[in-house]
Amino acid sequence: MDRAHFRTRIKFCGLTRPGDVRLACELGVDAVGLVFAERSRRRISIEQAALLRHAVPPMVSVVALFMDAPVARVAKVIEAAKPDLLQFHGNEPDAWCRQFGLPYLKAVPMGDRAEAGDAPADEARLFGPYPGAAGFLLDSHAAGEAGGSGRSFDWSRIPTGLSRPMLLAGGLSPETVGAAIAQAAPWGVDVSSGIEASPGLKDGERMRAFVRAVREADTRAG
Ligand SMILES: O=C(O)c1ccccc1N[C@@H]1O[C@H](COP(=O)(O)O)[C@@H](O)[C@H]1O
Repeated sequence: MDRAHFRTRIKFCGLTRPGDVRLACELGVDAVGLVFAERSRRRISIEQAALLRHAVPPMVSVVALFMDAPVARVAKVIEAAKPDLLQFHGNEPDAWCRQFGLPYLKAVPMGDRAEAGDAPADEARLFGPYPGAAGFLLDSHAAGEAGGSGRSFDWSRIPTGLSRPMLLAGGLSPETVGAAIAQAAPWGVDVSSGIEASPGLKDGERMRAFVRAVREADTRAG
């Protein structure tokens, strides 16, 4: 891909306060993620989701994140939060993910290093089971574990020349995202812990610094 005119997309995930959502949008992020996974410390209620949705202006996507949730729960969130995209972190098969009629991102666990070894992973093995996915999120956790850990993984294991959009996640921060973009050239980056004061509570200065670091990395890449 020609990186000269390329802009790395930014998703801030795990927001729980309308003020954080407003600031993220003012800073120019492309998407905000709302977490509905049972085991998450950033999990929000349906009522909070509706409130946060109202804080999002046009042209910014809302992503609803689930992990092996019941169908009825996903349907209820869709009704209340009107997400633009769904993000699935569990063992949901492609047909299950597609049933909601919205584009979806599939999170791919990259933390099973003992099993995978040091070689770059194979795109067909990672993405093949999800022909309907609009894109993928490579995260640092092992299969079956929740994300949002603040841990990174070995970016040299990311296959090159990917045929579908890839968001890089896991342990990114204002300090590390520039190197991540230079090495992995992702379609987008996704961050939660690295811009937080504590789980679910974002830090305005770190949000600003993260966006700045991405813009600087894009300028260098061009
Ligand atoms: O954020 C969570 O609590 C979460 C729970 C369950 C599955 C995924 C979760 N978060 C996702 O993980 C990435 C990376 O997080 P971090 O930057 O390492 O903290 C986050 O952006 C979410 O997409």
